[in-house]
Amino acid sequence: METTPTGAGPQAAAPLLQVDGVTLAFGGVRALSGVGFGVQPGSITAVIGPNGAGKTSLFNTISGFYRPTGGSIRFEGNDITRVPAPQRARMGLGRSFQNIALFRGMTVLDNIKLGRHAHLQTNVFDALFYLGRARREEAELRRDIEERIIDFLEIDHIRHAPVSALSYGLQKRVEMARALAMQPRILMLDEPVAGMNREETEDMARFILDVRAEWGVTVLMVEHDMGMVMDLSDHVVVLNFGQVIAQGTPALVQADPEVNRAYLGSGDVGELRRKLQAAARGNTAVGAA
Ligand SMILES: Nc1ncnc2c1ncn2[C@@H]1O[C@H](COP(=O)(O)OP(=O)(O)OP(=O)(O)O)[C@@H](O)[C@H]1O
Repeated sequence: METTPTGAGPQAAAPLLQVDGVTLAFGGVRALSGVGFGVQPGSITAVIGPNGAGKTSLFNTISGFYRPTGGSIRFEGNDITRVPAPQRARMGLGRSFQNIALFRGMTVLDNIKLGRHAHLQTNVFDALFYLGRARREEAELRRDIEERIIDFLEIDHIRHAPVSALSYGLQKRVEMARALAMQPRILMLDEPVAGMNREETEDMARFILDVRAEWGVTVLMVEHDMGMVMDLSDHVVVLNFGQVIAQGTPALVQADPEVNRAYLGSGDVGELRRKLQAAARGNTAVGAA
């Protein structure tokens, strides 16, 4: 498929993140083929697509866990295609994972502290216990940031609880807290509301909007919950079989026949149709079931 840099019209600001012609293969499986899109600063951009479309592969490529076989990724104008993942995190690419990747035996606070590791010139244990080369002032600044995050995400009451004792929704929130502790310029959320009940979904949607409004963080998310995607996103990128088949505003994407066809082929039609129809009627309550 032809790929052109998008989202960067004459009036638009330079994209914070620009993905161009990215291709990724696992042996004979082409997970991504010429994927291209831009993420505008201050936007909420969603990547959607049926199961196996390549969304996680794309996220892993952007955050540096996978090296693409072709194409380029630019962040704040710099080519980061060959920059290792930890360095990308330090540059401001923060992310959460589809399957929660917290240290379950550790407390909420200690998990959040691990987020700071991306910025301290010290090893992970130093980061936890403020030892070694970690400078005191920097540690204090980090503590302030952590306190703000804990307050912001309303997790003060569980700060000393082991992660394993928390509900799934709270664990997802702690994961977001840890990603925020890295002070990202762009926060990449992999299925932030997967497995959540409606109330947890609505809470998370509110936090995502507030992160953008209060912290000025740009958000790029992969999400299956169409109600949430259509409610929150400025720009939606639709993947199918590793290719971008449509992108634009939620309204534009919802009306695209190829998008509907892609989902029709995915088997999970009923629920998606219902959500798209509800969204089209203006009944776009977040996480509408
Ligand atoms: N590590 C891997 N090794 C081999 N093939 C892989 C690997 N990861 C993904 N794939 C394949 O690449 C394609 C895209 O998978 P990916 O997990 O990126 O899709 P997805 O859109 O995230 O799916 P889901 O919505 O189910 O999470 C699929 O065909 C998948 O089988």
